Amino acid sequence: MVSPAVSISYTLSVYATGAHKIENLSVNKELEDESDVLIECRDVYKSFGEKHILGGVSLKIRHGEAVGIIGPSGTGKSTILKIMAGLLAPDKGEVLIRGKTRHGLISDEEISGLRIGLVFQSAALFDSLTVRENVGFLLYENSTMHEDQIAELVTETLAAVGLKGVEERLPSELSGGMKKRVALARSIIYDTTKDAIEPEVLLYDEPTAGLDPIASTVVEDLIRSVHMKGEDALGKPGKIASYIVVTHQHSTIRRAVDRQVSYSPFVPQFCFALFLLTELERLFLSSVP
Ligand SMILES: Nc1ncnc2c1ncn2[C@@H]1O[C@H](COP(=O)(O)OP(=O)(O)OP(=O)(O)O)[C@@H](O)[C@H]1O
Repeated sequence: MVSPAVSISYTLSVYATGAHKIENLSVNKELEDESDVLIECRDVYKSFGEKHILGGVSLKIRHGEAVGIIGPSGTGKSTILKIMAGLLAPDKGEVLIRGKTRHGLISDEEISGLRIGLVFQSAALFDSLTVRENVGFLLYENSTMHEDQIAELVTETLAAVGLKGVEERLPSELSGGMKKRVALARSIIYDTTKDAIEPEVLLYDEPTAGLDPIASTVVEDLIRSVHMKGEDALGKPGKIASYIVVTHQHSTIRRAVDRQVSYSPFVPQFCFALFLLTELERLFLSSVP
C-alpha cells in the first residue's frame, strides 16, 4: 500500500537575548499535494528594535486543520499570528495565502479567496457599542446588506455560539466568557449575500486567558464547534475551515486542537525546542508499510 503524502515542513527558530540564534530545528519532507495549504509562513523573521523575536519560522496551515501553538510568554506566539493575519509585516521571509505571496500588510486584493480572522487575547469589543453592533460591525460598515438582514444574521450567529437575548446589551454587562463568545461571533460572521463564500481561517490568541476552568472548557468546546468538523450550538456544521490556537494552557491544547507546535523551555534557561509531536507521529505512521 502506498503511504499517504506526509505534511511536514516546519522550521522554527527562537532567539534568546541579543542576536544569538540558539535553536533552529527543522523537519522537511516534500509534499505531493500543496493544494490544501491555506496559509504558509516561509522562513519568517521579526525583530522589534534590538529584540529578535522570530528567527526563521516556517509552517503550513492546511484546509481542515486544528493547530495549537503553546509556549512561554514573550516568545513571539502572538507576533506570528499577527504576521499571518497581515497586521504585522515580517522583516524577512514570506507569507503565502493559498500559494500567493502576500507583500507587506493585508490588503483586500490579496486576501480574496481566504478570510482570516484574529480573535484577540482580550475580547477587544467596542465598549460603547451594543453586542449587536459589535458583532455586525464589519457588515454595517462594509457590506450592502440591509440593517434588518444584519440584525437577523447577528442573532443567528450569536445563537451558533450559544448566546441568546444579549443583542442589546453593552459589553460591560457581560461575563468574561460571554465576551469571548461575542468576540468569536464577530469573527465568524460574514456577508451571506456575496456569491462566493471563501473558507475561513481563525487565529485565536489565548482564547481561554483569564477564564476559570469551567469557562475555559466552554470556550474550548466552542472553538471545536465552529470548525467544519464540529457542530455549532444550532446543530449545524461549523463554517471555519482551519484554526490556530495560541495558548499557555495544556488543557486548551488537549481539548481544542488536533496537532501542536510547542516552544518548550529546557536547560539552559533560554533554549527552546520545537516539538512536532503529531507530525512526527504521522511521519512515523506513514513510514510503516
Ligand atoms: N509592537 C511591538 N513593539 C515592540 N515590541 C513588541 C511588539 N509586539 C511584541 N513585542 C515584544 O515581542 C515579544 C514577543 O511578544 P508576543 O506578544 O508575540 O509574545 P507571546 O509569546 O505571544 O507572549 P504572551 O504569551 O505573553 O502573549 C515580547 O517581548 C513583546 O514585548
